[in-house]
Amino acid sequence: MSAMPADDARTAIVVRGLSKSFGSTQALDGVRLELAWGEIHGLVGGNGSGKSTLIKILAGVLEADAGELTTDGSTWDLTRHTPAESARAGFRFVHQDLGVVPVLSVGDNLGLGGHFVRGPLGTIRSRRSRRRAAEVLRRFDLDVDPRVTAASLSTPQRALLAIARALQDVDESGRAILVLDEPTAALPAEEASELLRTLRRLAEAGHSVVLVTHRLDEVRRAADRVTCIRDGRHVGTLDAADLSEARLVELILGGKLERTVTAAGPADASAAPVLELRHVAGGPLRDVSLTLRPGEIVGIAGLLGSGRTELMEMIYGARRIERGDLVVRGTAVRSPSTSAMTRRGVAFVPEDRIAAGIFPQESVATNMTAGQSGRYFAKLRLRTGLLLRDVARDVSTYAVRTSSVHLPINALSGGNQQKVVLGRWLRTSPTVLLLDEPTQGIDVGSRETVLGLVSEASRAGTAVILVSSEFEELTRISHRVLVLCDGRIADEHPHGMTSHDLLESVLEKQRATR
Ligand SMILES: Nc1ncnc2c1ncn2[C@@H]1O[C@H](COP(=O)(O)OP(=O)(O)OP(=O)(O)O)[C@@H](O)[C@H]1O
Repeated sequence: MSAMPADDARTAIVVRGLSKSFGSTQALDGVRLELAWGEIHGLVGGNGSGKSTLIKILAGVLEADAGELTTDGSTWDLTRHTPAESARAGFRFVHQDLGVVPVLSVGDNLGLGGHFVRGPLGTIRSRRSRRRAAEVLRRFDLDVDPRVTAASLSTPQRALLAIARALQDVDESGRAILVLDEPTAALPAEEASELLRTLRRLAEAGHSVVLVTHRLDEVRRAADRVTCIRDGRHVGTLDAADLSEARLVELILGGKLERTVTAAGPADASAAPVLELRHVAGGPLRDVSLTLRPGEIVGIAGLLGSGRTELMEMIYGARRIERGDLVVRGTAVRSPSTSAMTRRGVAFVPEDRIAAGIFPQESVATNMTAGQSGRYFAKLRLRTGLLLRDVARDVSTYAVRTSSVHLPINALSGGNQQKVVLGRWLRTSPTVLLLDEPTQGIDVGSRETVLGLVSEASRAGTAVILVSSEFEELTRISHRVLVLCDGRIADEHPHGMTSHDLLESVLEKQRATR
């Protein structure tokens, strides 16, 4: 099952027979990948299907067990590929975290790609480096001064900076294979579209762009062709134009997906609130009031910079509240700290779960049960049997794909690591659960599992605040959605509105504050 580029001259690279195993896990099994110049090529697959492994091999940072790469006139042995060879073959990479250092200037961020202009003794020539940086920025239509710090850029601008850095040494008339690993994962629809337009311009300029993503609407909209891998095997390369969402889901999961999770029945409006914010301000938040009742899921929609994450951090005691009151179960909490809020039953699953929540060398079992040792200690002894039984159950409940619960968590794919951290918090049955982008990096099948678990937690009485860039999910499982704009709650929508209408509402509020 394969859609081919129109002619051989368009073929950028062909990868054949790519295999890689880690112990007993066959991460890639005879994978084929063919990319054309001038196209955006989507690379999709479930969590743990082998996408990152494939990319690491192409980047020369991981050796394959078997496989070769053919470019125009050259063949490369992927069992001995190096980063230098990868660059010579034309590959350039933009990783999910973009690798932009916020405290450095835009020019210095470009220089981090090894492109400072140096004098004879290796010293950096600042003025010439800056001139060179300005040229690169112009080439990539990034209208910013190289002296400003990267922190002052918007997220799409930062993404463009990362792209400019990756491509800066490619001649203006030259071509590269630009691989982007989930570049839009944390971007709301509007900002994601802006980035996709940039990718289209790069493809039109002749580059080959590989887009790894779990956002299926996006890949169908933005890509020309899509390659899907499942369980380390190539299951098809198709023209995106011919691909319905249902077909794509079927390729990824090997079966159909039912989107059955919805908001748990109406929350009890007469129940006493578990959490109240009264005119809370601080950082980007100017004045936020909200009331959360047991079992209620309140969605928060907003563009980047609206203060979504800061709001969650304030409620969790991780960020100072400058004015206003935070009230838990009717009692105002003075100067809330994270430990005080945890004691009151507030749990926070941050957006950057892997950096914030993982003990990388420790096992899946340890990571799943971290912070809950009380439950597994009796008479100073660890009840290993009970712990392993619980973990085995939870690995299945949270659809974590791992060959063993004793494996170090960093041997799991990114999405599966996320599920372990989410599972850890969900299993504590908190009073208030703060979720920041809980389905980011999680595949289409596991998303339903995660949403189902959140909905189930709310049925059991947990009150949830859900920040998500996925408006479809927000509208589907929230009892009501608040639009956060410019540090204020600008609108409130009851359950039942469409994701399209929610986006319109957010954009309208955004326009009104300009
Ligand atoms: N260093 C490692 N040691 C052991 N197993 C590994 C290692 N790296 C990856 N794996 C395994 O290889 C398989 C493929 O993982 P990979 O990270 O390539 O998946 P992915 O498609 O990128 O997933 P995700 O969408 O979750 O990022 C998984 O089963 C994973 O657990």
